[in-house]
Amino acid sequence: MVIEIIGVPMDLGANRRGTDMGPSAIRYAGLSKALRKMELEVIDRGNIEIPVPESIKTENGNLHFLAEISKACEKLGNVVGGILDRENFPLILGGDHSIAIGSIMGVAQKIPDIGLIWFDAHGDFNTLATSETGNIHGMSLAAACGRGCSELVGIGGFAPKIKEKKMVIIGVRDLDPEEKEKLKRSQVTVYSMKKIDELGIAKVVEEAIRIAGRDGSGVHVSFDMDVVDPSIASGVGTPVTGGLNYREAHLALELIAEANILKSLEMVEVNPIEDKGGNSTAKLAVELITSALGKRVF
Ligand SMILES: NC(=[NH2+])NCCC[C@H](N)C(=O)O
Ligand SMILES: [Mn+2]
Ligand SMILES: [Mn+2]
Repeated sequence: MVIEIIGVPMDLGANRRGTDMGPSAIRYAGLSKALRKMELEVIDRGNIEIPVPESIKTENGNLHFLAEISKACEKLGNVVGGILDRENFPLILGGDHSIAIGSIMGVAQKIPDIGLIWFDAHGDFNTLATSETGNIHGMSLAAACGRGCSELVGIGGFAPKIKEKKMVIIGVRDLDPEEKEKLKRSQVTVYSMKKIDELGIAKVVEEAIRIAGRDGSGVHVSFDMDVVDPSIASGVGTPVTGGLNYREAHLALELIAEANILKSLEMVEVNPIEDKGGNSTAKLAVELITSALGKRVF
C-alpha cells in the first residue's frame, strides 16, 4: 500500500495558537521512518497552504476565519480526492479539527457511501447558533452532517458529506449544553467515556465498525488527539481529563486495522507548544498511526 501524507498547518479553527505546528511535530517524531519500517511505501506531499499569515486577525463575525478555513478545506478535499484517484491511502496531519470538513469532502466525493468514526473528547457538533466560542474546530462534524452555515456545509459542492446513520463518535466527555441536545436528537451514534467504561473499548469499537462500516463501503477515521487522556497526550489545544488510556487508544485503532475497512485517516489537534515533554504527543500520534495501518504487537 502507498501512503500519501498531506499536512494541514491550520490553527485558525481553534482558540489557541500552535496546532499549525502539528504536521511538523508529527513528521519530526519520525512518521515516515516508522511507516517505512512497516514496509509501507510513503510519499510525503508536504503541506496545504493556509491563506492567512499567522498574526493577521481577520475575524469574521462570530465564525472566526470562515473564509480562510473554507478555502483551505476545499484545497485539502481536492488533494485527498487525488490521492484516492491514484488508489493510494490519504494520511492527513492536522492542524486543528476544522480541517476534517476538507478531508471528509475528499473521501466522500470518491467513496459516496463512506462511514465515519470520529475519536474525540468533544462532539464538534456546534453551529453558529450553539457555539460558545465561534471556533470552527467545534463545528466540523456538524458541517459534515449538513448542519451549519452554507460556506462550511457546501464545501466541495455537495451536502451532507456523510449520512448521520453512518457516523460514530467515540470518547466524548465534554459537550456544550445545546450541542449535547442537538447531538441527542441526531442520528449520530455516540459512545461517551461512560459507555467505554461500561462496555470496554473493544466492544465499543466492534459496534462502531458495524455501524460506520455497514454495507462494506469502508470508513474514514478522524482522530482528535484530545480523545486520549491528557496525562499521556498533553500537547493538545483543548485537553479534557478522563480520556482513553494508552492501551485503549492503541486497541481501538488495532481493531479498526484488523477489520480492513480503513480508507483514510487523519490525526488532528496535536499542539507541540502545549506538550509537556519532548514532543511526546506527536510521538504518540505516530505510534497510533502505525497501529491504525496494521502494526501488530504479536
Ligand atoms: N476539535 C476540538 N478540539 N474542538 C473543541 C471544541 C470545544 C467547544 N465545544 C467549542 O465549540 O469551541
Ligand atoms: Mn475535535
Ligand atoms: Mn477535541
